[in-house]
Amino acid sequence: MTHGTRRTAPPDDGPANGEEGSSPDGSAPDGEQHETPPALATRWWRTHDDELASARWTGMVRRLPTLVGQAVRLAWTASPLDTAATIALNLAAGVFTAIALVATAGVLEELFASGPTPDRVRAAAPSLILVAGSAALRGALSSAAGWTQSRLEPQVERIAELRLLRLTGRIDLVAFDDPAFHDAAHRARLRGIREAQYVVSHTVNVLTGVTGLVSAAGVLGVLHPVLLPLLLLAVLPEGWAAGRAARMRHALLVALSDRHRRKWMISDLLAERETAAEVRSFTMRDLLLDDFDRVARYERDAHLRLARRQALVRAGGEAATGAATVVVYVALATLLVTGGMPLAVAGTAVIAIRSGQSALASTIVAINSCYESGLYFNDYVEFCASARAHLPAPASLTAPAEFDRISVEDVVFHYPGQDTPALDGVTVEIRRGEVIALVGENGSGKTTLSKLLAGLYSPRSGRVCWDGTDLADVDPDTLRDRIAVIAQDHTHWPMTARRNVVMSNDDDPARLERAAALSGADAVVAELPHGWQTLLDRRFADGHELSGGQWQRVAAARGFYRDAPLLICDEPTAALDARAEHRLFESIGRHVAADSGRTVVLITHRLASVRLADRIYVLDHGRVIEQGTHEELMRQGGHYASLYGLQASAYHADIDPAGGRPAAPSVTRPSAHHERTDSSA
Ligand SMILES: Nc1ncnc2c1ncn2[C@@H]1O[C@H](COP(=O)(O)OP(=O)(O)OP(=O)(O)O)[C@@H](O)[C@H]1O
Repeated sequence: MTHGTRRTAPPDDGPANGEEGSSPDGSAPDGEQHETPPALATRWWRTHDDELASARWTGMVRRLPTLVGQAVRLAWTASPLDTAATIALNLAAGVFTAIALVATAGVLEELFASGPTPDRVRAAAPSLILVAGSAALRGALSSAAGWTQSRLEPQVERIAELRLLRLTGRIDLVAFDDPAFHDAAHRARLRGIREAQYVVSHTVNVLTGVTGLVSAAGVLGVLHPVLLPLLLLAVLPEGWAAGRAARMRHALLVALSDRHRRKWMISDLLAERETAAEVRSFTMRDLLLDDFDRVARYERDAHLRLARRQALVRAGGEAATGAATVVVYVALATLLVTGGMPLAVAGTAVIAIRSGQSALASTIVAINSCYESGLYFNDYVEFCASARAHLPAPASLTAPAEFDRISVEDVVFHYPGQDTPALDGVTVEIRRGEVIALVGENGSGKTTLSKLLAGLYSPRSGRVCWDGTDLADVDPDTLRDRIAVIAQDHTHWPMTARRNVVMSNDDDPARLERAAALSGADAVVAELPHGWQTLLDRRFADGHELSGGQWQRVAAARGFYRDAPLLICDEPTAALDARAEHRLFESIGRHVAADSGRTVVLITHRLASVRLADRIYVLDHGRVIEQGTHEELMRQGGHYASLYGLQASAYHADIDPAGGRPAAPSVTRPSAHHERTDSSA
């Protein structure tokens, strides 16, 4: 399938039964029947598919030491004790495997010696006890190693998640505006973290397999030098079959990944709450089910074909192993007949070769899995490194507790990857206790400026100062403690109503009551089944959903609750009804600014509401083009006056939309007369 392009096959291009195409390896069928929505083209979750599909064993083995190093370091951070125990126990189990094999040689040697049977058994008894003891110990050590390994996994997962979240929670906000960084974060968080524990487990499995293999090889080398090449001969076919089957399965998973994702998407569409209403309104169920089943049948057939091909490969491997075994036995028999090897040694060799074969097969599977997990785990490692580079520079100063004057001085700000500045030489002054309004058309830079004022972005040039203290030198967390924000794109936190306002453990009932009264959230909470304790998320039992306007009141309460000298309100009333809007602006203007002496920066398109502001800054294309009080700006008859006139004219038919002068209403429908005039023109 070509990603990111829309393809629709001709009607008779697909298989006769209407199922997806049926290329033998599950690769893209020629008869693709579906359009590929752009969303499907984002394959962050299988970024390394091509790399994996083309990987060779030599490349995998070369990469192994780095992977093992990373895995062991991570495991060590998670739990040095469990890491050391897992490694030591696996190594010890390998040693006892070797001891058991050597002791087996002793047993066989005594049993095949001349003399009466009871004497031979008696002579073999010490070695027999050693074999039994070693086998028991090896079993106990392997079980203990399995236990410490499974203890390690959740600890590794926790450490990996915490490490990533600690970093992502601190990095500069601007990093999230960089699509590449955002993509990398997504991959690291959704796949990389999960693979961290698997990398550790697969590494341990590689270690276990290699230990078993080395034990078998070591014993054989000690018994007779010719046995090593015989071991190689015996294990290679089985190793090849195991490796080939693993790669075939992997190639199929890679080839099916987009279909698998489509299945997920369809199943989400059918099962998620957000889409449930429209699935029903537009009677989409059968269409989606058909789509789902078509992909599911294609997957099923591909898996059935894989099972057949894997069985063939395994059968081929078994046959080759059988042939190799015959060669091994013939070689052993020749050595026995020619007196080159005692019978006991040959018997032990057979056991050691079998043990080496199974160790190699599991090593190969473990290396394959380790390599795949390692690629995704590497995304995590690289993301953590790049996240560290996005951490704010250590600041020497704590933000001042109060300010008399905030000055934005000739600030320029670019979003990552953007040539055009979002703010271009902006200068603004805010004095304590003032209400400052930022107005302007969509995209003029108001929200960006408010985020600089909130300490969320840093300017490329220019300064934002609190009484002469450049915010660039201030610890951002201490600064953000002094600022409350009622955000345009506020979050619907899946928490209780109380938590949605308080946002911390600093729960002050009186302050909560006041914030709720100012914002109108009191009326919302009064209707909730459990009041402030109501969980605001329908996805949970007993959860409750709010309307857009109700959420906005809660978000406003969140801003009022915070005991901060600066309150930034970005479109705080966009979803409110007329009465709630009026009340909120009153709250902002009178109660907050006048009563408590807080300073307010207000962004709104409701220009009637900024008349109360002490100063209005008008932005256009990232520049301040006008400033002054409402009256001054109206007298200037510029951009502000034009916007104000336009809005006012919607309510008053006698105001000119162009300049605030009396004129005809601005909201008009083309009359039949106009249409005729236009068409005749
Ligand atoms: N995350 C971002 N990445 C890149 N560009 C952005 C980003 N956010 C905003 N911009 C761009 O920066 C400019 C200013 O956007 P901003 O959101 O500050 O405008 P605004 O005046 O608040 O608009 P609105 O009234 O629609 O809320 C716009 O051109 C916008 O496209």
